[in-house]
Amino acid sequence: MKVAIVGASGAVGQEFMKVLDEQNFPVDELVLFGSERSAGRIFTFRGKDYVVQLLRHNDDFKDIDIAFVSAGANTAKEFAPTITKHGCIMIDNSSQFRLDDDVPLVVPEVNPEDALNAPRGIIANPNCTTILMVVALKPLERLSHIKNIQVATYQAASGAGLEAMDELALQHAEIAFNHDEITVRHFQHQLAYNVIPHIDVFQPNGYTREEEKMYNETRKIMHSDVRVSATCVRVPVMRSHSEAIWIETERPISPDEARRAFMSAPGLVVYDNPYTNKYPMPLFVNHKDPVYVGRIREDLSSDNGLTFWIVGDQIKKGAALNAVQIGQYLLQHGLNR
Ligand SMILES: NC(=O)C1=CN([C@@H]2O[C@H](COP(=O)(O)OP(=O)(O)OC[C@H]3O[C@@H](n4cnc5c(N)ncnc54)[C@H](OP(=O)(O)O)[C@@H]3O)[C@@H](O)[C@H]2O)C=CC1
Ligand SMILES: N[C@@H](CC(=O)OP(=O)(O)O)C(=O)O
Repeated sequence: MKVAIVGASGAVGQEFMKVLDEQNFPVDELVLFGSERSAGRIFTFRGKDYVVQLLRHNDDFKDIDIAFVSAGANTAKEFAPTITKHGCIMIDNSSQFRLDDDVPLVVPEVNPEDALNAPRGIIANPNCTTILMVVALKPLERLSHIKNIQVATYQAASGAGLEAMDELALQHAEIAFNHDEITVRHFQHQLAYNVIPHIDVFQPNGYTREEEKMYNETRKIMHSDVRVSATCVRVPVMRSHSEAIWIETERPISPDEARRAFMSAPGLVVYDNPYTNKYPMPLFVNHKDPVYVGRIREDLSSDNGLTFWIVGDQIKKGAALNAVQIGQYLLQHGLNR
């Protein structure tokens, strides 16, 4: 299998190399792409060095079977025709195509079969925060239809990419050394020792685009009319997103019933014992594959309400791992070039 990673130098691109290896994905040949900023850089995969190629409009994708693309929405839009024109399947991590009717939006634990209907050769990987949430919602939806979701997110700096991670580290150093000015480039405000209730751009309805993604993408992935009200918050955590989730279902689901459903669901680990201070936290979840769930209890504010807390590594399950799992599903079902 000939595989490409577009955006190889980035946070998600680097994770792709780790995950492809961990998952024993059948990579016979690997081609890395980037902009002029990283073209020429060398990365090692399975003990072999690969030089990043400049992404251009040419026939470089002619013999490539799958391209894992994590280079932002504008690059995805511009290069999708070049990547797919000879039959290469493009699994894209950006928001560019997610809501297009002829592009499936796939989380393998939830709607894997949608991946088999990709008329444009493009499969979209959902928003990271949404991926983590729907993995936990799916087993509950099987028990009773989820009507409403309220969610507050606690999103790590790495959700904004590698340079944003550097910025958080730099801010801590600047504060430690009593700098007069704190560097703020990627976030709207200083993130160190702060939380910022603002991710992506504000919309006329007062929600941000990140919050609207959680509304629209959850409905598309789950084939559901569920209503979602999200508040997405950036927190000074380096990696892994956390979410406090409240759901209202058609019939009541008890915490014990929910716990049993979570325990038998793919991609989920129940980590929940308030008597021993056991609940998921980013530092514990970093670099792990599953979504972790804890603090499972009744929602006292609604009749059929349940509330719980999830944490997942958003660079891994929220991006690279989810995309590689889509690739694995395609391989199992006869990759259609
Ligand atoms: N970080 C995360 O947690 C998540 C990110 N995503 C999505 O994944 C994508 C990448 O994010 P992330 O890795 O965090 O970002 P980074 O900023 O860390 O990396 C961006 C990558 O995109 C590449 N790139 C940018 N412009 C071009 C271009 N014109 N041609 C080729 N490559 C280009 C960069 O290459 P170069 O260095 O050469 O410019 C770099 O490798 C985004 O769409 C993001 O929304 C999705 C889910 C989670
Ligand atoms: N959700 C990411 C941003 C991102 O990459 O989102 P999307 O892939 O939906 O554009 C964050 O924490 O900042």
